[in-house]
Amino acid sequence: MSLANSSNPFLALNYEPALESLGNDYFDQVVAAEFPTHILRFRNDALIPLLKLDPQAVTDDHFIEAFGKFQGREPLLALRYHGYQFGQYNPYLGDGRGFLYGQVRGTDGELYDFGTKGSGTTPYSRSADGRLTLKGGVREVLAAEALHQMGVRTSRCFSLIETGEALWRGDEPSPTRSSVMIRFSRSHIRFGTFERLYYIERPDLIQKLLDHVIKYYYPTIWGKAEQYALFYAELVKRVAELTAQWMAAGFCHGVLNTDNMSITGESFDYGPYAFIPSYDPLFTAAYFDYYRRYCYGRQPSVCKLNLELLQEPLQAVIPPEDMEVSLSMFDEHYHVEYNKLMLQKLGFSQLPVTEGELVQTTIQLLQETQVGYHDFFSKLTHYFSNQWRENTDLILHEIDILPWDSSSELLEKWRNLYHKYLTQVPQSEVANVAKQLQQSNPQVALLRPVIESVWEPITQEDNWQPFYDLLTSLREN
Ligand SMILES: Nc1ncnc2c1ncn2[C@@H]1O[C@H](COP(=O)(O)OP(=O)(O)OP(=O)(O)O)[C@@H](O)[C@H]1O
Ligand SMILES: [Mg+2]
Repeated sequence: MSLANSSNPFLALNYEPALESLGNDYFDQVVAAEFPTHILRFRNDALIPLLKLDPQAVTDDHFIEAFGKFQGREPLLALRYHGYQFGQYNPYLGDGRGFLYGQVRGTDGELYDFGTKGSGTTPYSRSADGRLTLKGGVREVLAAEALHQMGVRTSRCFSLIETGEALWRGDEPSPTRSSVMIRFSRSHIRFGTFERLYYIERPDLIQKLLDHVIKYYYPTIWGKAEQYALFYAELVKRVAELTAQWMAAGFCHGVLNTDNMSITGESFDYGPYAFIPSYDPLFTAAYFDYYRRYCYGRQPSVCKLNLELLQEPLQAVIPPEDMEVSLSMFDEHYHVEYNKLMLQKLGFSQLPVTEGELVQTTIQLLQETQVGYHDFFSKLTHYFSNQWRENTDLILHEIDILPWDSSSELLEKWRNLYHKYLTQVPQSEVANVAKQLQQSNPQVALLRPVIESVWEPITQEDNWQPFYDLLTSLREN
């Protein structure tokens, strides 16, 4: 280890060999690629205090040494997993362009993974190059920050380093620039990690991994008599809530294969994702998703199906009847969370989540008018006024800003309902409605044209300022 390394705060972190200690059945030790250049394009200073470090004391070179050159750190572990991809079982997966760099405990007491994306080939790369395009990295940084800001339980990007290679991709003008990203997440163990163990007929390894997962990621359940059934029930709840968070955020993940589902219920892997321009259940993010399998409106049912598929490997440990009962709760968990979040987006955090009528009418209005999904809520936030309590007609009367017929019956119905709920709020608490609207509705939405508008200056003139400005405005929401 060089002198520079020993003073690098990232190398001095107290790494816990949590996954490594499970033994060699779950991963392969790999070597990182050596890149021709390293230019730090993004560092997530907001996460550094979680490591008990001072962002000021961490230099760009520290990032590059640790997360671009991977100096002084081993073992680097490519995790083994399989997965159902677009309904087909694929036993040829695994970390093909990433590895687990290390695991650290945050100041919040949680165990976090540093995982890579684009760090070189592994035994699971098949014929692919093990690389990540710079645009892919930029898109993942933006998605994670935007979703985090919107209250979605998500992984984050810790750093993005441009690596100076020319890549060829079918879905980007090529040659295109390369990068390596570090993801900071609550585990990279996927549903597919368990599916592989079932496929290779190793119930003993399923048991061992499940114990590990419960111990580290479901600590309040760990050691209880019913811990396995409780784990699955809690996973169902977390995934249902996560799906509701995506739906309320107007987010379409795009590739909900079981290798992209985390066993901790956290959202990750932002490839072809998109935020919906307007409310359209059939909106599909991935151009290769020909049958709209993972379209916006199917996300809850697909996630539920993925949980059902997971029962197959978990049956080695958990009674199937218990899992069935837990899975049958999915819809309720989903609707409770979805209604709660949508009522918050409408400004009404105090209403019971059983108040579904306003939410349903809002969805109907959004769907029929095809007004911008994010635009609607940001305008509601912007124009919200105390006077709306006095006069129904004033509610969003700046209607000419919205492309719908202001005299429509549906709009009248929606206005009346909104008015009804608003008048139920005591005068002294109306300010809280305005505050809730602001908290739940970003003024800047990460729509595709917005991403393209920051990518364009990067690719045309290597101008990164619009990207940094966008990150700032996403965080200010
Ligand atoms: N350029 C590549 N080189 C090697 N393997 C790849 C490449 N792109 C994708 N893969 C592999 O294909 C599979 C599916 O890819 P997918 O895009 O879902 O995952 P990923 O984006 O690489 O990683 P993660 O799920 O951690 O975000 C994974 O096994 C992945 O490692
Ligand atoms: Mg993936």
